[in-house]
Amino acid sequence: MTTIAFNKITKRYKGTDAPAVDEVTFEVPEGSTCMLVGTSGSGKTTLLRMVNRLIEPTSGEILLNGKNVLQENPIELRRRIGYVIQQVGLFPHMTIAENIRITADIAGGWNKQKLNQRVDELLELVGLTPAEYRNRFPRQLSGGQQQRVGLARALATDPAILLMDEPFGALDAITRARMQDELLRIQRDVHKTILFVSHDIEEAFKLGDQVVVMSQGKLVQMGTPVELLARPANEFVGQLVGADNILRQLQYLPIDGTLDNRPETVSSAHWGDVPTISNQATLFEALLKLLETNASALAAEDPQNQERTGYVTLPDINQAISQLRKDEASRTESRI
Ligand SMILES: Nc1ncnc2c1ncn2[C@@H]1O[C@H](COP(=O)(O)OP(=O)(O)OP(=O)(O)O)[C@@H](O)[C@H]1O
Repeated sequence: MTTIAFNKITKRYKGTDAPAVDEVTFEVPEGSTCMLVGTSGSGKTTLLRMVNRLIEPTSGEILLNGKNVLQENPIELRRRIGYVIQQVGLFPHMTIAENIRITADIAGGWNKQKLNQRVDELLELVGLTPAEYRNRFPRQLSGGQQQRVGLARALATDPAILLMDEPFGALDAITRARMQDELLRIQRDVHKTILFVSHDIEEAFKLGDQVVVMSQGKLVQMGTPVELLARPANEFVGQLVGADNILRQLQYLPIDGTLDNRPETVSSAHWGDVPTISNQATLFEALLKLLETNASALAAEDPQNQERTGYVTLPDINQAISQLRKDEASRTESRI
C-alpha cells in the first residue's frame, strides 16, 4: 500500500503565464480514495498526470511512500500505478483477454497458464463473466463493459495506486451509477490508493473519502464530503458542492450526531417497538424511514452486533435542519 504526498507541486507549461498547478500540497493516505473536483482548466488532469510522470513538474515534489517519483524510472513507476481514462483505448484487433494479458505480461512473473488465470480473475473482479467475454473483441462490448475492461487492465499489474481521469464521464447516468457501485465494491477488496478526477460532485461525494477542490491551479479546500458541505472554505466551494441545499446536506450527514438516548416522543414502554435503522445511516435516510413508517422514532442499531446506540426522531432532524439553516445564514452574513 502506498501514500501519495504532494509537496508544493507546481506546473508551468511553456509559453503560458499562469501556472496550471500552483504550489499544491496535500496527502492521499494509503488505501483511501481522493476525488479531484473543480472548474474546467483548474489543473486536475495535470496534477494527476504528474504522479505517473506523463507530465513533469516545474517545481515541488510528489512522494510515494516518501520516495520522490522523479527518482524512479518512469516505466517501472507506471507498472506500479494503474491508469484509467475516459477513452478506454483498447486495442481493437485484440480480444478482451489479449487486451488485459498484454498489461499483466509487462508486469512479468506469470507463466502462460497463470496469465490466463489472472485474466479470468480480473474479468470476474470487474463483473464480466470470463467465459462469455474473454474471446470477444472490444467492438462487441458496450461502453460500460469496455470501461470495465479498462479497469481490469489497470488492475492487471496489481498496482498500489490507481489514477482515474473521468473514467465514467462518457457513460449514461444509469451505467455510471452502476460502475461507481462496482468501484466501491472492488475497492473494499483491493484497497488501492486512488486519485480520481471528476466533474460530477455527486460522484465525488459518493466515491471519495476526501475531496480536493481546485480552482485556477490552486487547492482551495480538502475535506470529507460532510466537511465541505458543512464548512465550505468560501463561496466558490459552497456553490460547487451545493452547501445551501439542505436536503443534499441531510443526504451526507450521519445520524450519529443527532442520536437521543431517551426521546420524549416515545414512552419508555414502547422503546422496543420502534422501527430500527443502521446507526451509520444518513439523516436523509432516517427522514424517509420516519415518513414511510409513520413512526415517532427510529432505533439506531450498530449493524455489527445489533446493539442500540440511541434514537432519532422528527424533532431531532428538525433541529439538525435549523442548525444547518443557521450555519448557512452566518456564512451568508460573513460574505456580506
Ligand atoms: N500541454 C499544455 N500546454 C499548455 N497549456 C496546457 C497544456 N495542458 C494543459 N494546459 C493548460 O493548463 C491548465 C490546466 O489544464 P488541465 O487539463 O490540467 O485542467 P483540468 O482541470 O483537468 O481541466 P478539465 O476539467 O477541463 O479537463 C489549463 O489552463 C490548460 O489550458
